[in-house]
Amino acid sequence: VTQSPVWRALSPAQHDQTLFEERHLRYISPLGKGNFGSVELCRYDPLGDNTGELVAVKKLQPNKQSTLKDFQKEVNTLSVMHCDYIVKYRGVCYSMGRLSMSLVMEYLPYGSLIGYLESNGHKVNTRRLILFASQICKGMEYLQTLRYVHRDLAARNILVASESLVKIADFGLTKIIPSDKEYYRVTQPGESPIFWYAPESLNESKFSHKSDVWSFGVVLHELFSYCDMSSNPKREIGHIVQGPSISMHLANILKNNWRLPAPPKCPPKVCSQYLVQLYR
Ligand SMILES: C=CCCn1cc(-c2nc(Nc3ccc(C4CCNCC4)cc3)nc3[nH]ccc23)cn1
Repeated sequence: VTQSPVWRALSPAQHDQTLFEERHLRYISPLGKGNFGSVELCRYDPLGDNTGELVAVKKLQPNKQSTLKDFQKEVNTLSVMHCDYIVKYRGVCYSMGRLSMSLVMEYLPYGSLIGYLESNGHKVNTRRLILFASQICKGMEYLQTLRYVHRDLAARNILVASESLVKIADFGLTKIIPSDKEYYRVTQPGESPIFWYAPESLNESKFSHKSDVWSFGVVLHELFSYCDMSSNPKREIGHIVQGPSISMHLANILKNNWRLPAPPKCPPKVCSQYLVQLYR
């Protein structure tokens, strides 16, 4: 019966597993803020008996029409990703008569890598940090096969699925590199996470797989300093330079070969700039 034309005509929503009806999406609690929106924990409970599954729902920040197009791009980007090291797309929920939409994703119970390392750092050894780093690499390798540059790879955008699995999330700044180029040039930089930016991104707004590798180097620094606030890239660099043209100062000190200091107890092979420069 469920394959009959009548059934499919009568229940298109049920048939389409990626369409979540707003009336069944029960808000539970806030999870965090990403690019272009906030993320909430919800239970999708069509039976109304609390047996529905938990999902993470990213809502577009209201009255920022310019980002509705960007948000739609983020939804489209995530919807084509099928990788164990990238947060899973579940679907979309339209509201206000399709005037607004939310992105529905799998809920990862341990939260962001920053929070996880801050509260569980004592039980995460070097071996586990290297496992997490290798999983982020595999996720980025997958992105590269699709010609995507993430442009915002940072520990804040890595989520912890279990004690031995992390996933890349928040594709709000992700761009696809044109087939005839090796980089993507941003016109309107917007709020830039400059402390994770490669020199060419700072100086020429150029983004490529190589600039994602640079950001991965900063993520390694975050991982091996257990995301300790006192050694946060913003703090490490921020206290060297101040003032409005901080990105120009940052570009200068990088040009003079200043680099983030190796975190204490970081294995030499991980912290060698050679490692990151090698892959650039
Ligand atoms: C990518 C980063 C920027 C945007 N962002 C995404 C999320 C997010 N979070 C979770 N889970 C989760 C998040 C926080 C906590 C905490 C733990 C400590 N106590 C308070 C609650 C626990 C679980 N699952 C997700 N799936 C897809 C997205 C997503 C959050 N922020």
